[in-house]
Amino acid sequence: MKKAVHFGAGNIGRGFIGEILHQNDFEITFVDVNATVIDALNVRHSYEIGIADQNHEKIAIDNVRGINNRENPEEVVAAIAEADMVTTAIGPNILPFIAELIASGIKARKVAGNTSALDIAACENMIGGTEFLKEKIVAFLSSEEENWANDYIGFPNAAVDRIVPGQHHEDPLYVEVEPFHEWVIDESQTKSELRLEGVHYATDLEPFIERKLFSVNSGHATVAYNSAYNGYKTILEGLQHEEIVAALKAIQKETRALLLAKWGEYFTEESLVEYHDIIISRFANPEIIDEVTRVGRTPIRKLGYDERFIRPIRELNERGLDYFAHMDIVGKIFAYVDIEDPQAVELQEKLASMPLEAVVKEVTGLKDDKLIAEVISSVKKYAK
Ligand SMILES: NC(=O)c1ccc[n+]([C@@H]2O[C@H](COP(=O)([O-])OP(=O)(O)OC[C@H]3O[C@@H](n4cnc5c(N)ncnc54)[C@H](O)[C@@H]3O)[C@@H](O)[C@H]2O)c1
Ligand SMILES: O=P(O)(O)OC[C@@H](O)[C@@H](O)[C@H](O)[C@H](O)CO
Repeated sequence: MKKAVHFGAGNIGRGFIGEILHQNDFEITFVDVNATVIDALNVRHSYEIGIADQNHEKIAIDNVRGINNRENPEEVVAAIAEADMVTTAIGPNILPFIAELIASGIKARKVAGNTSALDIAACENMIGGTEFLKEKIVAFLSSEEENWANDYIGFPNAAVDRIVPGQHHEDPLYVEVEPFHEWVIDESQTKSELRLEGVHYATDLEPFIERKLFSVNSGHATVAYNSAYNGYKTILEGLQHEEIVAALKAIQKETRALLLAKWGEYFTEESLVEYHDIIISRFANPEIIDEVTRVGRTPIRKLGYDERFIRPIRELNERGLDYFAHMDIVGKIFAYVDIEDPQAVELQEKLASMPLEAVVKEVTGLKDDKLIAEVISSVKKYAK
């Protein structure tokens, strides 16, 4: 049986990556700091996924175990030393904190003379996620170890798409997921010859990850921040309001214009309209209760230079295309309040203690004076 090490036994980790790895005959070692989840994995060595549609199908996942990386880092190193695949779904902000452990795993492979090719794929909502992780890992390798890694370790970027809401069940391992799923891996960056059924291997990931991030995630965030602004608690509740659906469709229209301008050889207007209509029906799935706080989490990250609003705004602006709908939401992100979300708290503290222009420049990374002025005016428009 092939062996996979997956960092992050959370919603998407158990609810999607786990399903695909299991379907491909992997024994899965989940690495996480959540002791309840790790202990339950080690007692039962199995868990269930529930599909959130009218049929409520249950999928059993077995051959799983867990390692608590805070308590047993050496076990993680040993697992990576003999793994056939390493994946993460842990959150972009957490990647730097697991880099040293993965570097130690690579060193252990070298010491053991394990020259079988290994791919490490970060499955986060982030353009260039694995490249970012690689950069952090390489900082812990000597130049000789880095050369060795360049020969035997692949770092393919990846995109994953399945809505897995935050959830609490009596069984800490049970996870409910939407039926739709898509996992794309950049084949050009792989070293291993393993090809997983259920994964789409693209020779060029960029158009696909941009289509996903700027459609699913920009759209999702649009519904979340608009809903939060109006005091609604869930995505489904927000979508009952015409003006929020209109804001979502306006974002999708701008996104289509950008995707067609950049990636016209990959997508047609018709295929994008179909993709966007499916996304609206996914968000409106009555079987899924997705809290606005989950979709709106980490607003500073979401306002980043290469993230779901600022990057499309920059790229639409460069092409002389409309970005009004994107700019409008940016103002609402700055107005977002969630006292349970450290980044939302930090953003409000910055706004209260620093000049607005400085906050906008720091958070968005924008240098273009015209765009900075437009962000400032959107922030002022929605300041409460
Ligand atoms: N949930 C979704 O719908 C979805 C879909 C596609 C992509 N993603 C992406 O997947 C990633 C994870 O999202 P999620 O919704 O599964 O989040 P989650 O919070 O459910 O899972 C993250 C897991 O990482 C663990 N973790 C945090 N810090 C850690 C550390 N230092 N070491 C080990 N484990 C640690 C947490 O305990 C948690 O179990 C994010 O990048 C997200 O954008 C999520
Ligand atoms: O995970 P985030 O915080 O980047 O974005 C929140 C949601 O939009 C996201 O998790 C989606 O549910 C997911 O990307 C669907 O594939």
